[in-house]
Amino acid sequence: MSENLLEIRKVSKVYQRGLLSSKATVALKQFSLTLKEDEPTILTVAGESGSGKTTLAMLLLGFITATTGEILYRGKNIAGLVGKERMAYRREVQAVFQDPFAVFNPFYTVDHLLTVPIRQFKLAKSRADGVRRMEEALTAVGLRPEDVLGRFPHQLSGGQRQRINVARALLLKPRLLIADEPVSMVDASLRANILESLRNLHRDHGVSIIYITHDLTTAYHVADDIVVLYKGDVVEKGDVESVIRNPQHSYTRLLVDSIPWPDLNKKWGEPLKPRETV
Ligand SMILES: Nc1ncnc2c1ncn2[C@@H]1O[C@H](COP(=O)(O)OP(=O)(O)OP(=O)(O)O)[C@@H](O)[C@H]1O
Repeated sequence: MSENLLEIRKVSKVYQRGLLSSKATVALKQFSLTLKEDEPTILTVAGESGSGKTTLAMLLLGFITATTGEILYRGKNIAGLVGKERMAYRREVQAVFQDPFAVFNPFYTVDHLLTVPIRQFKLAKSRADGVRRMEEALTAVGLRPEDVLGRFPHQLSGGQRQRINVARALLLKPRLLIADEPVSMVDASLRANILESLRNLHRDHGVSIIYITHDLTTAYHVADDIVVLYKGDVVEKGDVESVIRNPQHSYTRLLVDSIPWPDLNKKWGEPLKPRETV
């Protein structure tokens, strides 16, 4: 029987509004999800602003704790991980966020951004091995190492910066990547490129991806399955093709109707192509 890589069991998150207030926001309600170890997948979590998407990402990364329920990684509750297991979790579960600038320190070059995790997680046997890994990761996301190494963040385009983030995640050979609106701040012309890097990561390295977005067009082109969140509740889930082409819930229908590219077969102005070639 295949093992679970990730199991989210009835997780809820309630935010209290200050010590003296009795008001609370239920950001996520009884959310459950299972990802199998040997069946890497790309799952979209979709929903409009405030539906609980980022809360889910924060919970998975251990930045906040669940009010009720539990998150198991390889069968262990992430809240109780210590020592080597905690280190492994931090390496194997990586994130790419919306703002490709936010994670860059403007005073350090790309090389520095990539060497820090190599050192921190003792990934390389030697300096040369470190450089080789760096170059490999950059090439895997479609960047030429000589174009970006030695440069400072402001000397790169938004698309390059975001691909460097994906390369950084790739360096660590993660099992799970949490991508929270990774393309919402880059030009439409670069979106396909970055999404392709994510799909390649999945296809070539067996990485499971939780792709968080409000944009069903990119979700459709990138994901296998989809979960639709509305005010913290899952209103619909299933394979992306059927959910988007034949939405059952009125809220999903509303989201589908707001897709700016009504023809799902056409992406970013290109002629019709099968989904696999995103
Ligand atoms: N730290 C916090 N304290 C109080 N309420 C919060 C906090 N973080 C989020 N919320 C509330 O929880 C709900 C879910 O927020 P969340 O950020 O998860 O939504 P989202 O779907 O990611 O939205 P967006 O797409 O705008 O980022 C919202 O009503 C939000 O106002």
